[in-house]
Amino acid sequence: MPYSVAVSGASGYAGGEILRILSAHPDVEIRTVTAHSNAGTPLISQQPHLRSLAHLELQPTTPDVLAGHDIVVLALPHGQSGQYTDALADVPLVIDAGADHRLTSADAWAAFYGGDFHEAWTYGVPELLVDGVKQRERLVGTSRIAAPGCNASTVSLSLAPGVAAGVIDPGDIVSVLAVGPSGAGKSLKPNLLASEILGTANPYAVGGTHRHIPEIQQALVGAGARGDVRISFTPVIVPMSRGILATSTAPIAPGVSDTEIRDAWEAAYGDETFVQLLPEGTFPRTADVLGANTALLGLAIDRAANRVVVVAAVDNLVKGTAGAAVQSMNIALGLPEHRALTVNGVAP
Ligand SMILES: NC(=O)C1=CN([C@@H]2O[C@H](COP(=O)(O)OP(=O)(O)OC[C@H]3O[C@@H](n4cnc5c(N)ncnc54)[C@H](OP(=O)(O)O)[C@@H]3O)[C@@H](O)[C@H]2O)C=CC1
Ligand SMILES: CC(=O)N[C@@H](CCC(=O)OP(=O)(O)O)C(=O)O
Repeated sequence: MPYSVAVSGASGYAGGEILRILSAHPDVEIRTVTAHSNAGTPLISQQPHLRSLAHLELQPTTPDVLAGHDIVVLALPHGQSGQYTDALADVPLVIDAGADHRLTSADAWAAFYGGDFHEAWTYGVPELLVDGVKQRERLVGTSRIAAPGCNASTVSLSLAPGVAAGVIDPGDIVSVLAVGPSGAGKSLKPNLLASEILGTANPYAVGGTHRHIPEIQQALVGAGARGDVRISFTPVIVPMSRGILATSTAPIAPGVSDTEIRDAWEAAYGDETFVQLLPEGTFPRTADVLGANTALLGLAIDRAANRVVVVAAVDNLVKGTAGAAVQSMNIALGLPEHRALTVNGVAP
């Protein structure tokens, strides 16, 4: 018997991508899709690319509609998921694509989000190093998963190996990210109109204000950071609908050799399918991960600047959200981790 699934926020970008991936998953049946302003319309009118789901109609997002499924995925705006937690207590597996259950610190939540704080769930980044093991060990059998922020998981995966091995200094991280506007969701925002973003690159949330900063700090502390994690984080919207190209740098720890540095990343990801370190001297492009559940990393050691440089490419809607959610779901349920997920991108 397949697992029955309800996906809320199904008219949005994250919900749509979860449905695209789950529609190819042999162990689940997509039974219910819900939305807000678009409730009552056919799913396919909002997601015309999801041809195999043409029979589904968007229902209102209420606890009653979501209850009674084996799996519920919440892909709602920040601050909206928490209200369903109690009502979904009997649902065996709930996955939140939003930020409501990511942070362990109520102070960090108050500083970067505001509103009611909700407890942290198991973080949905299986390859992340945590206390010397991988996060996937914690995902086995879990009943509540918080899928990551796309920028946050890209930077955390980029730097966790170096932090865990003590070969970089986590007190002086600089990350600059080229990001596509689909990361901001589908609702109308004047600053994201095509006329505002085509032919230009727009920085936003500059100067320590981006909401993913505490999420990265939490991940790198978990990876074993010695001392404070300080990060200067600057995202820049560029005219590609999906994708993140994150360039993260940090000082090389004293006395560490080039071999020890590269070995840290090789050891962390050498056996991984969905997080891959490229050969020395090569760096990823966003097209290589488009539609794929892959994070591709390129590593350089800049001795003149005394910094390690990691360039990471991720599809924000796949490895950055929906793919991470499905990969984590597979682990939680004891299914093959790669099921319904691909490592191949869509290029050119
Ligand atoms: N886009 C991305 O790359 C990533 C997104 N996420 C997270 O996923 C979540 C969804 O984001 P995204 O898909 O981009 O956003 P969208 O704006 O594209 O979609 C939002 C969805 O939520 C529904 N919705 C809006 N308001 C409410 C409400 N008050 N109650 C119930 N449903 C509501 C909308 O329904 P309707 O259309 O009917 O109004 C729509 O289905 C967010 O928390 C986001 O931060 C996480 C990582 C990456
Ligand atoms: C272009 C753009 O705005 N991108 C979003 C990424 C959103 C994301 O990763 O999801 P959460 O909002 O759930 O954390 C941002 O930078 O906030």
